[in-house]
Amino acid sequence: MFSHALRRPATARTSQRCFSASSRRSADANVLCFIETKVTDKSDMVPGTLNAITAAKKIGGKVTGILIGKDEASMQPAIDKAKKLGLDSLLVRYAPALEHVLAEPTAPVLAELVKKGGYTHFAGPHSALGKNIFPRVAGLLDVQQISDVMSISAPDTFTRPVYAGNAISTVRSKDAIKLFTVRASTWEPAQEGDKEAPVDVKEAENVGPEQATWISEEIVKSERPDLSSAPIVVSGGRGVKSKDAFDSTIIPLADALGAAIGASRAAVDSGYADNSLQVGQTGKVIAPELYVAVGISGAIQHLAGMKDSKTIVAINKDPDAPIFQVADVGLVADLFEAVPDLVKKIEAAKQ
Ligand SMILES: Cc1cc2nc3c(=O)[nH]c(=O)nc-3n(C[C@H](O)[C@H](O)[C@H](O)COP(=O)(O)OP(=O)(O)OC[C@H]3O[C@@H](n4cnc5c(N)ncnc54)[C@H](O)[C@@H]3O)c2cc1C
Repeated sequence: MFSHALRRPATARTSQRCFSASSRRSADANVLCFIETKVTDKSDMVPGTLNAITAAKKIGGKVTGILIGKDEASMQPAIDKAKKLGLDSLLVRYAPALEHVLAEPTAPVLAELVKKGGYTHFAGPHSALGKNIFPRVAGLLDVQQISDVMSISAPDTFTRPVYAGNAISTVRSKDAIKLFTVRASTWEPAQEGDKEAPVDVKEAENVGPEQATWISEEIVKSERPDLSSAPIVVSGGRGVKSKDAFDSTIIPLADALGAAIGASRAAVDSGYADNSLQVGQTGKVIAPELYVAVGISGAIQHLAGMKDSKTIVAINKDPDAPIFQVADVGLVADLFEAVPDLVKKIEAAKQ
C-alpha cells in the first residue's frame, strides 16, 4: 500500500538534485539486491544491476546481493565479480531449474529469501528480467511494487516517472517490505573495489513450478557500444526516410563519434533499424553524455527515453520540432546535407 504526490518535472536532472538534498537514510535497513547477469556473458552483470546496488545503498543499513543460477561451478566467475561490488554480503542460490533465471521458478525462491531473511527492502534493475520477476515477488509477498525508481529521499519514500515521464510521482510506501526496481539512468553504477563480501552459497529452496520452458535465445551481436550504457548515442528517426539512408547517414555519424546507434519507434516500425535499438517509453531509457537526434520530431514517448541525456543535439529541418525544446544544441537543416558534412568535419578534427 502507498500514498503518492505528483509534480511536473522541471527536468529529471534538477528533480534528482532537489530530492538528494533532503535525503534521510536508515541504519536499520536490511536491503536485498537482485544481481542480474548478462544473457551473453553469465560472468558479467547487466549494467542496470550496478545502478541498482547504488540505489540499494542509498537506503542505508546493510546491503546483501542475491545471485541466482544453475550450480556453483558455472556461477563462480559471476560470484568473483559480484563480491567485489561493495556489498555487505552475497547470497548465491542454485538449482538446475534456475539455469536461465526464468521468472516462474525464480520468483518463489526470492520471495522466500526476503521473508526468511527479514529484509526490509528488495531492490533490482528495471530491466526486462526485473520487470518480469519483481511483480511476481511482490504478489507472493503481498506488497506493492514501486517501479523505475529515480531517487530515494527516505527509506519509505521514492520518486518515479509517470505519464511517460511528464510527471514525477513521489511515493511513500506503508508496506512492511519495500520492493522496488531502479531506473538505471538516474543512478551512478557501483564500482568494483578490493574489499570482498562474504559469500553464502546454498541450494535454492522453494523453487517455483517450471510453467515456462526455456527453448533458445537469439542475441543480436554487435561490435558497437551497448545502447543502454554507451556515453554517446546517435539516433535516427522517420526523417531519415529509408533503411538505406539510415545506414548511409546515421551509421557513419555513429562511427565517427564512436557512438551506439538508437532509433525512434517510427524508424523501427518502418524497418530502418532493429527493434532492440528503440529509444523511448516502450524502448530503452538512456542518459548518455551526448545524445544526437537526427530527423526525430521529439514526441513525448521518445523524450521519455532520452531527455535525461547530459547534452542533447538535434538536427531537424523543422524549426518548430518539439525536440528543440529539450535540445542543448539545435541545428535547423536538411539532415542529408548536414550529417555528411558533420562526419567530414569530425574526421578532419581527428587528424
Ligand atoms: C503508447 C506509445 C508508445 C510509444 N513509444 C515510443 C517509443 O518508445 N519511442 C519512440 O520514439 N516513439 C514512441 N511512440 C511513437 C511516438 O508517439 C512518435 O510517433 C515517434 O516517436 C515519432 O518518431 P519520429 O520522431 O522518428 O517521426 P516523426 O514524428 O514523423 O518525425 C520525423 C521528423 O523528421 C524531420 N525531418 C524530415 N525530413 C527531414 C530532413 N530531410 N532533414 C531533417 N529533418 C527531417 C521532420 O521535421 C520531423 O520532425 C509511442 C507512441 C505510443 C502511442
